[in-house]
Amino acid sequence: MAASGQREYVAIAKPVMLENNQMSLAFERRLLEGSCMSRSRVSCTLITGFLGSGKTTLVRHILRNRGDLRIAVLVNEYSEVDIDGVIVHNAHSHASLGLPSAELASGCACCTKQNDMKQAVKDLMVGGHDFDHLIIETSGVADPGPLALMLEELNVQLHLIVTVVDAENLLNVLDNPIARRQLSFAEIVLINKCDLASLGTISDVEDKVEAEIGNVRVVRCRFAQVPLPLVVDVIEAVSPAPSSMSNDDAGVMSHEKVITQTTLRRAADNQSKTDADSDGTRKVPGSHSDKDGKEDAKAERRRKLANANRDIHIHEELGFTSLVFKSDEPILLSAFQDFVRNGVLKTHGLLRAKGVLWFQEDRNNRYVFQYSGKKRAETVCDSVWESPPSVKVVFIGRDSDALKALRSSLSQAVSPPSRDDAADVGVGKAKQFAAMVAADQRFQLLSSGGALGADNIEGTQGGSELLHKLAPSLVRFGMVGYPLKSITEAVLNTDLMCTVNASGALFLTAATPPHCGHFLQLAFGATSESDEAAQDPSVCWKIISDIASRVLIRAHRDVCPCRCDYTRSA
Ligand SMILES: Nc1nc2c(ncn2[C@@H]2O[C@H](COP(=O)(O)OP(=O)(O)OP(=O)(O)O)[C@@H](O)[C@H]2O)c(=O)[nH]1
Repeated sequence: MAASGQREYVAIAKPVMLENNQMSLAFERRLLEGSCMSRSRVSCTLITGFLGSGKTTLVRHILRNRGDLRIAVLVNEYSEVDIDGVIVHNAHSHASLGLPSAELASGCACCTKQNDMKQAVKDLMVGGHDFDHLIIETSGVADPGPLALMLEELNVQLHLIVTVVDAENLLNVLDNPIARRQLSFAEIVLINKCDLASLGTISDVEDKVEAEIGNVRVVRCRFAQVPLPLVVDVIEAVSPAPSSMSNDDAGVMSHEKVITQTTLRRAADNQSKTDADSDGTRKVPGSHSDKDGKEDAKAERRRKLANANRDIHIHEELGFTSLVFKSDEPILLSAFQDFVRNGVLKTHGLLRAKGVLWFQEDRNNRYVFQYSGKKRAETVCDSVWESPPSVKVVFIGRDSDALKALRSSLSQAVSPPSRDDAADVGVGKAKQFAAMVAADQRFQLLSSGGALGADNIEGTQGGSELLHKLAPSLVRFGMVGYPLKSITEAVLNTDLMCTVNASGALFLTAATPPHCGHFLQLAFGATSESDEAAQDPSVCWKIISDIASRVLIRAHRDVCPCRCDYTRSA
């Protein structure tokens, strides 16, 4: 505790040893002081939020930065196949750590899967638990109310309900009763995806949140990167002093906003007020001596909310439906690019899609496909296959016919009807495109099977383990970073991919994960007439090159010019 009597908290984000030590030291200290939650009671954070808002991203962030904390995870997936479970576990293999985790797919934990969720929590508690904290991620269409009641019934200490919202898309989804309900339960709101929204939109979202639920803690972030103590029942820090805390380091884009004097629309808001003391001291809920009173008030508020509008959650009435596409054969990347541009991005009523992909052009690596929010689609190479490769994609939306049409057009990507000379045409186009990339100094050509015959790019920054034999119709490339200005390749390539894909004219996939530079790839080999036109190498290059200019302007905008630049301009 600081000399002033104010408590200090560590922003835990970068996975460095120092932070891990701080976490475990602080946790040990709490255990010694006896101020920790009783070991007989499981402490839990419930993460809710609408489809695609960033819940799994938050879980991954917590697992990546948990230090020595032992965190158990329960993931509930609405659709039949649990993509999140696959992604989360791969991110931080629980099994190898001996930590409990479970996936509950094919239904919502607030209704059809409630008994399964109850059983899963009970199983975790059998014989005393050997983890420090439990994270439950609800499905994107779950009502958190019944879950909160169920946890209370099981004597789980529900530390916090975190609602994650998509800054870019919240105002569009709030007409959905489930999205509203998820927001109403929030005890902290993470306004995520702030990198995709303008400051004006973020501010509108904050106003909307305030108007909807009044007094609540709101934190802006991107990729759900918030200091762990905000969302997990840990730890008063031993050091450092607040001045040394860097929100940037933690990925928080601005300081949390504590709304102190707003119209309190619900009787239960007394609890929330205690979260923000009048002296402005930040507190981590549930970690201090005033905990019991706060916990009671929280529980009371949750009960009231859960019992109001109990019948709101009937998925069929709300019109949600999900479909799964599965294949044990790899799909053609060039056909998948076409499928995203002409299928996914143009399907009205598709709310969410996600899956794991196996491409014919790159058989060794597993790709993760995501579609969410305001028509944002991305496919990123995640890891090498550690299990038998396959394709699994989940579509969630309101129009089952549209979803069926999508599924059938994806099935054609496994063996698309193609011209006899499609392979040669693809290789020829790849060569032309690769030559244009190679001639531009802003870019680096990593590999092109067709153009260079260099199908092994070991030694590149992409990391050899992710880059194996390439199909000759595939071109891998990326923008050159500016290390002296701290502009990394990953930042440039991510922005380039995001902007190109949002334009709908092309669909780029990332051949390496963000920490390996997020290098991009484009496959050639047209399968339809529309695709044929879109795959003209000169057209593709013009789109990418124009957007690259905008990406560079954006990246350099916030960089202070160095002295050489001043000299030159003087
Ligand atoms: N640009 C950007 N993308 C983000 C951010 N946070 C998450 N995403 C992306 O948004 C997509 C959906 O994120 P998830 O974490 O899977 O969302 P979710 O809420 O778990 O989705 P469901 O469980 O299916 O409802 C993924 O492609 C993420 O990489 C962010 O802050 N900025």
